[in-house]
Amino acid sequence: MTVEVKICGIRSADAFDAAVEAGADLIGFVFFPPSPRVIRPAEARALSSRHAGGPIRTGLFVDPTDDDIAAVLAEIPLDLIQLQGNETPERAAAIRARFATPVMKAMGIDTEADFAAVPAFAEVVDRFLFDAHPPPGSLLPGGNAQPFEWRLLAGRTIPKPWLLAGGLTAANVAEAISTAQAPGVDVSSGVERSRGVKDAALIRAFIAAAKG
Ligand SMILES: O=C(O)c1ccccc1N[C@@H]1O[C@H](COP(=O)(O)O)[C@@H](O)[C@H]1O
Repeated sequence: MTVEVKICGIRSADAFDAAVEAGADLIGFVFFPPSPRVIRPAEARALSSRHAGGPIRTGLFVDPTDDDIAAVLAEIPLDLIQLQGNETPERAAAIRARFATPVMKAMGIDTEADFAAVPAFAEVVDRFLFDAHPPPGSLLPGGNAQPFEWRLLAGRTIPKPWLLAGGLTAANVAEAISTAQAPGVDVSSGVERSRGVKDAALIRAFIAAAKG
């Protein structure tokens, strides 16, 4: 089975081109101002238009208002809205309906108990992303190069497609996929040469390792 790969936090043409040419299935644009990977919607549109078709264009939001999402969608069409805040199932459903766009809910995982909300979200979202909880004091709810216990996912029935994230690199992604039995992976820090700066060679290496 081919593993899906999402490269998140794209902000440059060389990173976008490398991800597309290496076979990324999803591309993430971060619309969360505190992130070092934040991008203006017009810049995301310019990058996105470099290749017709190709990866699913994902917009990452954290507890967005409707106006936040509308402002982005006015500039760039998105194929998927990633919600990485404290959104409830009701809020996720409202966003999905209002913007007629599929939604991926990101959930922080530390223990078995963190999966308790999966059934309620599964009623209303299209995909899940499982990431580590942020370390204490972090300004970001994700994108912290923080792994979690991959075995918590092994053998678990998740009723929607899902991605594994958190501290993945070309060096550990094959083991992560095998341990978690993950159908897909998502990476940001692990393909950066410095915080917020993507590296085309690391992107190529990550995709090759994940899909190899
Ligand atoms: O990447 C960010 O800056 C970010 C900000 C706010 C919420 C989520 C964010 N990133 C997501 O977290 C995963 C894992 O990141 P990492 O590989 O551990 O650095 C990333 O793929 C994004 O989906």
